[in-house]
Amino acid sequence: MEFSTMAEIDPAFIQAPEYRPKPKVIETDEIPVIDLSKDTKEVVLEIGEACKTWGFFQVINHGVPLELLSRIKKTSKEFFDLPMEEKKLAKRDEVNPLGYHDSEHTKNVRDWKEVFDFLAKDPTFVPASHEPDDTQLRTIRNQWPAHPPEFRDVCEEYAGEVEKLAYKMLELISLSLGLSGDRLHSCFKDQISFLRVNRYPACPFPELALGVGRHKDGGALTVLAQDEVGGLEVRRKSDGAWIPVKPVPDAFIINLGDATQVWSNDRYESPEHRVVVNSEKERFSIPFFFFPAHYVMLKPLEELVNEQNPARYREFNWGKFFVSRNRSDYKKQIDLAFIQAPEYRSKPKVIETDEIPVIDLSNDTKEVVMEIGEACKTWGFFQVINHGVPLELLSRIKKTSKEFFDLPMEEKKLAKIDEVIPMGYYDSEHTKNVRD
Ligand SMILES: O=C(O)CCC(=O)C(=O)O
Ligand SMILES: [Fe+2]
Repeated sequence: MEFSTMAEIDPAFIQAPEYRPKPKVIETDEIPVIDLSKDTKEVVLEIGEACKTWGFFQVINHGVPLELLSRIKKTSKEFFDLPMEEKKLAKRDEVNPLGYHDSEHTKNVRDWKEVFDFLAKDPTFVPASHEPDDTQLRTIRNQWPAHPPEFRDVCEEYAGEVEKLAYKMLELISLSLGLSGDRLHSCFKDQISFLRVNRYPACPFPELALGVGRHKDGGALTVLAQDEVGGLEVRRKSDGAWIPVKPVPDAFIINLGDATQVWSNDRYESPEHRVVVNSEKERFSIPFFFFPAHYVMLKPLEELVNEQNPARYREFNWGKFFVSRNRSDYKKQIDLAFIQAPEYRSKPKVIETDEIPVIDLSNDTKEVVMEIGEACKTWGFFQVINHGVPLELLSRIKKTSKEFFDLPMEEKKLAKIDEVIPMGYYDSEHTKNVRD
């Protein structure tokens, strides 16, 4: 369904009450705005302070041509304004993860947005799977829409300019940690960075849905352009309040990601953020996710750990981490999602009992009714025998089901549930948000 024709909210968009945005807006300009044309020493100090306190700041005099910024905003709007059939020609799927997409989920709740994703480097190499022992790589490539005709050129030019700014920020952040400016450069030689053009349509239910649910970005840092509408909010560490990142004309927003948190051994954190939507105006934003090469092993930098401040993370492979995150994005879950919170895990010890009643339906109806009444009051659960369902049919369905589940996955997937037909095979059902 298109956002614009949605008269009632699809429950998939509804955030749990504690995550819904509050109508009251906290007016603040606390998030620092840093002028990159100032003396480097001063800029580095300001960046260090902003990284420690917020992990979020804005930069002005950043060197990205402003006319390019307006060209990408214009062509993006033209793309999203195309009819859905046209946009779907560049739709992402299980084979190609790049392109147009309108049903992204964050933590299992659908985001009120449509996006167009493209790689900074075409082609890009990523691990073929999240499996730790699988060393195979997969080549991913951009897919471009035919319309608007200049869309591809503008996007590619933009990627090149913003990449320069991303390197500049990496350098300044490294300096702010007392490292050499180029300390992390080699990690990006085969970067798997990508860009996303976001359109958040005006939403009739801004108190129920979010443009993007609360999350952290995964890579080194994100360089984000936003328009004048506003909606991005960052969670303040001191009290958990959601603080809006006010639009500053022509500025870029910089936020740190998980990789920087690990490198800095938690000196800097990857801040939680989200996007609220607006009942009157649509909003555009364009993040550049600056991601290391797939083979980079992430761990706290040696210069930043010592006996008093030991490493807080074990070394792990960035590429596998990236694929697991993306998998969760596409399939809505990662493996961790199978893990029940401790209070809901079944206890290994089994309580042996035969208290749940077994009721014989061939008995006298009066007696059966009494037994059922009792069982319903006490348990709401009971078993029935002599129920009239042919027993040989029961064994036939058990047998054929086992045969079905034993088939190769490719075969079962032919009958897989999809957005059109909700009946069929399915292997990632969730109960109370936890994968079964
Ligand atoms: O649109 C925005 O302002 C931010 C989007 C975002 O946080 C993301 O795509 O990761
Ligand atoms: Fe983000």
